[in-house]
Amino acid sequence: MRIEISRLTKTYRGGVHALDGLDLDVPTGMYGLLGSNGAGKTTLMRILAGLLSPTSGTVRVGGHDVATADGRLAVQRTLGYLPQSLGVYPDLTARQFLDYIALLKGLDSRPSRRRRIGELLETVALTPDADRRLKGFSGGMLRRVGIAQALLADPRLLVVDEPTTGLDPEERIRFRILLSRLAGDRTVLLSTHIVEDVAQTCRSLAVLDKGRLVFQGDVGELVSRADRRVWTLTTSGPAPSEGRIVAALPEGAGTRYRIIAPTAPGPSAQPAEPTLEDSYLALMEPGR
Ligand SMILES: Nc1ncnc2c1ncn2[C@@H]1O[C@H](COP(=O)(O)OP(=O)(O)OP(=O)(O)O)[C@@H](O)[C@H]1O
Repeated sequence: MRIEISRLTKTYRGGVHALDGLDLDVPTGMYGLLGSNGAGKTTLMRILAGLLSPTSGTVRVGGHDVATADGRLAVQRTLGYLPQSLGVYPDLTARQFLDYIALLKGLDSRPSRRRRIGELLETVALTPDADRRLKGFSGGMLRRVGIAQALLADPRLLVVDEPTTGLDPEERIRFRILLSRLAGDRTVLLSTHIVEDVAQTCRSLAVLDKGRLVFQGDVGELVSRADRRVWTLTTSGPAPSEGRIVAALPEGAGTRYRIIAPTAPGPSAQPAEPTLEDSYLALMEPGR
């Protein structure tokens, strides 16, 4: 399911340009949308989900234009959305909550609802907890309930907004693996400010900054842009003043710095292999 976005802008009342002339093409598979807080990710997700109207520009999902009522309806039928914070009813069990959402989504037949919810609880590894009340669930378990509700209508496009924020490392890894599995035959658009989530799950990504696209392409291409721009330097003297320090590790009597800089930040600086995080930070540097 392809997403084609052209010259998309969204200006909120008050004049905030949350999206500013965005052109983006998202292919089938797992796709990362990376950007710092306020970059415009949630605004884009909400426009895709048909919950917010753009100020101008076009958005097509699987060929359907979300600006038209028919297009929006067609997109909503093929899209599952997990918002940043999903409201749940804490006194319902996971199974009851999913049944309630399924009813809202128009899945009228009780036997097929029961079957689908059983399958989804299995998919998100919550079968043993299905009849426990949601108020006892951890953040990671609630996120998995969120994915199950987004999958109820078997969408071709799954849009997930910052799903791993606040999860412990085990839950985060489990959640990433779940998303990668789900991307097998559908498009999963993962919006996040956590670079490692994208590094571990996506081959392609887009980077947003203040409503503008600053990169779109392969993860490897972004990483290679930081070649010869990442350095390590060990010193027992003052911190290096050139470049941007991204890590500082005590080493012997001194400190080992990791620095992003266009040229070696000192005579003893050694070039280092860039990670996606280095490359993302290099991209965000002023005057990149
Ligand atoms: N309803 C609104 N009214 C006015 N301004 C808004 C509204 N929603 C978002 N904004 C502003 O639009 C910009 C983009 O916000 P958005 O939530 O889309 O970014 P984001 O990348 O998802 O960030 P975060 O990770 O913090 O949610 C921000 O400057 C934000 O303050």
